[in-house]
Amino acid sequence: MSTLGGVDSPLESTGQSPDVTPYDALLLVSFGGPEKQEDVVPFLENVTAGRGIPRERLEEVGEHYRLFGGRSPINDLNRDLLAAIREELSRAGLDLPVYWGNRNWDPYLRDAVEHMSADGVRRAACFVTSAYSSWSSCRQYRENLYDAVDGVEGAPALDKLRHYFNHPAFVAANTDAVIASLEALPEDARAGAHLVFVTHSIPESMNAQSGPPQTEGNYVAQHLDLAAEITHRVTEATGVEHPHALVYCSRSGPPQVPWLEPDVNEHLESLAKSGATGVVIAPIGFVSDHMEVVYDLDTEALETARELELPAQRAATAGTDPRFAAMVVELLLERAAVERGVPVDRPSCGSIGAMWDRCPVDCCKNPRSDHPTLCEAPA
Ligand SMILES: CC1=C(CCC(=O)O)c2cc3nc(cc4[nH]c(cc5[nH]c(cc1n2)c(C)c5CCC(=O)O)c(CCC(=O)O)c4C)C(CCC(=O)O)=C3C
Ligand SMILES: [Fe+2]
Repeated sequence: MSTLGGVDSPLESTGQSPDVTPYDALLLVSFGGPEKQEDVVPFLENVTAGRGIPRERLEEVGEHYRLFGGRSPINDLNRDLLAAIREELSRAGLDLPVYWGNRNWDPYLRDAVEHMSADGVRRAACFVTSAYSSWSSCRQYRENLYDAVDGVEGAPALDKLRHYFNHPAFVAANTDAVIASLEALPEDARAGAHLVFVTHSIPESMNAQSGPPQTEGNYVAQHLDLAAEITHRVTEATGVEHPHALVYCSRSGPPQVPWLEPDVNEHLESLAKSGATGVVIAPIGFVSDHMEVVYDLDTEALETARELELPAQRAATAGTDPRFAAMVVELLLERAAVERGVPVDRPSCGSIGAMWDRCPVDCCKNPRSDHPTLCEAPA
């Protein structure tokens, strides 16, 4: 058995036979981002069409992109992820085409589906670069998949792979990133350091409606479960109990609409007052270092910490860990086995358990939108 960073590759440790039937392709589904200054405004228009985002907020976010030359890191990171997934597939002896499509920028999902259809792809598994439940992070992607195939002759059937916030590979990658950041803190800041887990804020109502209609607040519950699991593992590895909290970044929307709080910067201020010696900022809500991470955390939150004279390290996101790409292939093989009716291990960590393969009817429904979706369980 080979090892990656000292941990068994999840692909090899499952002992699954590498059979991808009934799938003949994998589709990487992501958000998309601008690549040059001229892209910024049309990109923001794509993201916010009909969303009631105040003009000032859009101008502010546009400035974040401008600071980085109009180029979000997200597309390049997805290109890296595609290469890593292709490498994992070939390591597993699998010859499966991998396509890529975004919600908001080129390459668009619609183009990906048209290519797949032209190439004769019949059924594809979809890996979304978002690990949690909520309208923004799950259902909206399923709406995008519906639109992408709508009216495309011979479009493939699409299955969205399950949520992976609690998948052992995602948990291990995030845990090791937190441990590495603790080690990178000055020694006298380390023992009293707090773990600050960060995710994208969403409206409180969107959180309340995340998950099936009869449950409440899956988005927050999933993050809390992962944060607790990582914290527990960090204690096991270091022998030190670090206090932890889940906080938020990138709040948008009109000020009168409540979004999840506290904001990461406010939280850092209260930690500094309460005598924390240092912080690790762990962006568990994000799969890779896209704009929210490089601007809202690396630029803004680290600046706040500097002003507060609070030693801080930002933990790496899971996406570049080799175990992440291996997880994608493992989820594909797992789902393929499920679809063939073959018993298969569905590994998970923490207290929630492995998530469903098809979202329950009306899962993460947004009152703003009655858009049809794909990848829902039959009523
Ligand atoms: C939960 C969540 C994720 C994580 C899950 C996932 O990854 O999907 C996420 C990811 C991302 N969000 C991104 C960018 C933006 N999100 C915006 C706006 C919004 N995000 C929301 C939520 C989320 N967003 C919400 C509720 C809004 C309000 C408008 C609406 O109700 O839809 C806006 C408009 C300006 C603003 O309002 O801030 C921008 C530019 C990028 C690309 C970054 C890059 O370019 O590197 C990525 C990966
Ligand atoms: Fe967003």
